[in-house]
Amino acid sequence: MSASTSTRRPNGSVRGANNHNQSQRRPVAHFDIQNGLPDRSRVNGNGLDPDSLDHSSDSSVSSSSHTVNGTKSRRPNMSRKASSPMAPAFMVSAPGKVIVFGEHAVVHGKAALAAAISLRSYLLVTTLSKSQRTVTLNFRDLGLSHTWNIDALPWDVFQQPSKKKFYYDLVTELDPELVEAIQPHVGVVSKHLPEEQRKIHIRSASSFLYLFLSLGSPQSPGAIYTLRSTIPTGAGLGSSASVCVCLSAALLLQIRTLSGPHPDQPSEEAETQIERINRWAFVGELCIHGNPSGVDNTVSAGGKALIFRRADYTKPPTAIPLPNFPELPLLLVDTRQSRSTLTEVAKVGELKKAHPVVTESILEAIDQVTGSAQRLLQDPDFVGDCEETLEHFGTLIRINHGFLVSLGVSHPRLERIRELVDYADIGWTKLTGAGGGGCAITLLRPDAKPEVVRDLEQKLATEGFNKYETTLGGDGVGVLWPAVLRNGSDEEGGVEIDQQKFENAEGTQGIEQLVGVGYHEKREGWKFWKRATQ
Ligand SMILES: Nc1ncnc2c1ncn2[C@@H]1O[C@H](COP(=O)(O)OP(=O)(O)O)[C@@H](O)[C@H]1O
Ligand SMILES: C[C@@](O)(CCOP(=O)(O)O)CC(=O)O
Repeated sequence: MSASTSTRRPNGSVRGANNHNQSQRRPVAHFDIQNGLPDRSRVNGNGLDPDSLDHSSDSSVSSSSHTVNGTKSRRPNMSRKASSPMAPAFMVSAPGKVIVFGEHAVVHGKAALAAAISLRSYLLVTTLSKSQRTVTLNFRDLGLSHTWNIDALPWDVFQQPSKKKFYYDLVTELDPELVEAIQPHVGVVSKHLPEEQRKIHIRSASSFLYLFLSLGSPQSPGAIYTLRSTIPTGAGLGSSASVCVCLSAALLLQIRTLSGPHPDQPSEEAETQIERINRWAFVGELCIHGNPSGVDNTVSAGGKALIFRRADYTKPPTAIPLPNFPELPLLLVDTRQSRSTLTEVAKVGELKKAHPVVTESILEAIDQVTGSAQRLLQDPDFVGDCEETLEHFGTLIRINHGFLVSLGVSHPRLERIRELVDYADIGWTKLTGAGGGGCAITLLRPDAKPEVVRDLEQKLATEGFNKYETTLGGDGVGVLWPAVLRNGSDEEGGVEIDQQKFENAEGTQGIEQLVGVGYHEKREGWKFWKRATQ
């Protein structure tokens, strides 16, 4: 984890960014999630502002009838309630992504084109009773479960006026003093595990604690955060970003600083919420990856497809939605070769140090590839599913992969996939994500014969590769509040999601059947913030 503090103020260069002016900056945000959450709180980014609670119009706040100047009126009962009601369990979900063009180059200020996929992470948040002062991180897929005593966490460091962040702040670097303060609390995680596995747990725990302490307050309620994901970990499909988007959204919801999502929410307002979630997800990514570009969390938060660029790391990135992004016939194949994004990104950094001019020209060429794809997609005469478009995209995919090989981030297993596809002559292949293992995407030729594709898939399976079924361009972060599903049946009031069942759901199918956002089954309840131009 890196570097120095910065609490930069939003300067608005992200499309749809939250342009707070000074007067908006202080406290106040209304939380008005539909379907259950009271629109009653005023917050200061540290959590609930206690002065506002009992003055609200929420029906759960008691009121009394009394006489003023001879007229009977109702006014809020000013006596403070002994305790606020426990929030119901709720869920958030965020997608993984594929980078179609521009990985690695994007870390060095170039553009990337990325799209959300239908594989997703799901986070169930269960609030504990007031007397239970613990917070549990239950990352079931990783075998990580750890409970901290909330009152023993280093709030004093995180709450110092010079350190305290607000929910709308733009944080682009981790604060070394804050990182230091959480070390004793992450250092106790999964001590029994081998070093490699423990590293993963420690990074996950750091990411959670940094966000929890930045967004929460010593008065934060006890809670259990249980995460399940259908995105393979470390395969280049943005699993870490989707986890960070879930954590950020859940914590911001808990401190009541988000409005919506609801179907008739104005798109600019939805953009503001997406941007807010995205900013804190990036902070989570900083804890896991050290030097992320932010493309993964930006796609995961807003969904669909976009062109992303972060030319200046001290400023927000630009993200241009691509509403015309076509449904490409893609084959997504996992090498099952594990790798770390952090290591692969560092490799390119080293190459750039050793061969600055050559490396920069490769990165620049990748930028040209992404630019060519962008121009094609933004052409008013663009037709998504024609042969010419696929040929154009395919050629760019092949070129982009070649550049990634030159940067040294491919792997023999990735090259084997490319070789098998090239022999079958049915499409164009590139690695996606950080490389060094992980996944490859193949854009299939329109005339690829189904039996040849089947034959290839068979070969890939025989050689130990994994194929994923996914669709591109899905929704971004979504909320299910409360964590109750109707499943299109007549069940009275729906079925509450059971913590145990969620933990024990088997594989992608099990998770999707239980809580999925509805790609493969009829499902009500999930709601999504939608970007402006989609
Ligand atoms: N199912 C999961 N549950 C909890 N954390 C996860 C899960 N999947 C991924 N992560 C987090 O993401 C990290 C993997 O990130 P990374 O190596 O960049 O892979 P990817 O390319 O999929 O993002 C893990 O170390 C962990 O912190
Ligand atoms: C290599 C990179 O461009 C994409 C990494 O994607 P993933 O972590 O492999 O899903 C890094 C980044 O953009 O932060």
